Amino acid sequence: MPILFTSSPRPAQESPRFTVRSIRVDAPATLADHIPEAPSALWLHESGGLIGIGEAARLEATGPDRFDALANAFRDLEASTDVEDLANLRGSGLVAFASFSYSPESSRPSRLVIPRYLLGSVEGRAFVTCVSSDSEESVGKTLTEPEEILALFSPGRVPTVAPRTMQPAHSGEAYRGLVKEAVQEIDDGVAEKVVLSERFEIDLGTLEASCLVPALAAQLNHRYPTAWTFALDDIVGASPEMLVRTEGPKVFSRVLAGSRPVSGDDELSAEERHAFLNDPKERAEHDFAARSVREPLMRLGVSLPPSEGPFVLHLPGIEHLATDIRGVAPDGLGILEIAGALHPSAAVSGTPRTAANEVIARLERVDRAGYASPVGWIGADGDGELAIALRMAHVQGTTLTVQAGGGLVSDSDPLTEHAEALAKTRPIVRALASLSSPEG
Ligand SMILES: C=C(O[C@@H]1C=C(C(=O)O)C=C[C@H]1O)C(=O)O
Repeated sequence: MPILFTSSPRPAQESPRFTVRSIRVDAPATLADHIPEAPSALWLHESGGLIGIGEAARLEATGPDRFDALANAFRDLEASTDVEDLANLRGSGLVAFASFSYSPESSRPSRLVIPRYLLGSVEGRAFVTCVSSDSEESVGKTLTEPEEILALFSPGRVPTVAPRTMQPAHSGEAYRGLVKEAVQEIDDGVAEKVVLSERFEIDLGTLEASCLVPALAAQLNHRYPTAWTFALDDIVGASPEMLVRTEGPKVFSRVLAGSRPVSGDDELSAEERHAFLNDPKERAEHDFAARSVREPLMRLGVSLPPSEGPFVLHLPGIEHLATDIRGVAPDGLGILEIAGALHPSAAVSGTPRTAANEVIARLERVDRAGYASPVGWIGADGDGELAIALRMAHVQGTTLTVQAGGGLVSDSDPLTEHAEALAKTRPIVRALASLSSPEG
């Protein structure tokens, strides 16, 4: 029986006691081949990750304190949980899938979802976890035998979709007009960088969009193995950007800002990469983003080596300027506290953050909901991964709404920015297209 917290970190009712048990199983060659028809959550990276089925508990919070509220609620839940972790692998024991909302004003709750069953695979080793509670009458007995649990992770049917078109929220001209307005705000000194985005609706006719999530996620993981593919409730996508990853005291963040779309399977040539790396506009855009991660980390007491310059990260269809930040966290600093301090980084909001968010709210007009927000998983032992939900779609009824954008600085060109936003819809568009033609 899911328990619900809204804003307040304390449950209204007496919370149930949970028992979590993790045990090793034979590792699947590719975890994405074991996504069942209706998973409750997915996190895929290269050949591994985590797949959740069902829901043992759900914690929700809205408002400016949503990160702290969920951190406290998860700690409370941990205190009423007995853990038998025989697997002792990253992601075993008590874990929750997480998705936050971009804005503190969003009506979409930020959430932690603890699945009833989980299959995890990490570096060629795998485990299953089951979560049972002492208030199980309404949901039935929890399976505890590893073979029985593993059998739940049988791949579902891959649906076929008739080819679909995308309807942008604005005409090309109107979107380029918004880019011009944002650049004008920058020239007027309101902000130095603003990350504007566009929404694109894909109407699936009579097909429920949620039915496509397992197949879309499998395709995304196949095409973008180095990205972090996620699905939870109303979002699905494959993010190339890691807001924060923790492992013991080690903290990692991959900051992306600065983009060069490439067509088909092309890559930038060595000269083009060099020019990209040394382009003053791209570097300015990138440096705002890298600083917006480094500085709060340092304020939190994370020790960081001196910063290194960015590198070019190649992904199918687009290349980015990327900075990997690695540090060591002080004792007791949790991943949600870090994420709360970093979100939204200047890679997805702008600089200064508050002014940029005001421009975004004024020009985009629609709640970003889960777009550009932390998504991933957290463990009770403090380990976790929270990517930024990019290259994604919201899943609602029979509609997939893809959202994508890019950072604007003083000399950004509306035509180029429009093309960049379109290029960033490609992961979802291609994954969907592959479901209408099996050869993809
Ligand atoms: C805003 C998006 O991407 C972000 C913006 C980038 C840019 O401005 O160059 C690059 C990567 C992401 O940090 C998006 O994918 O929608």
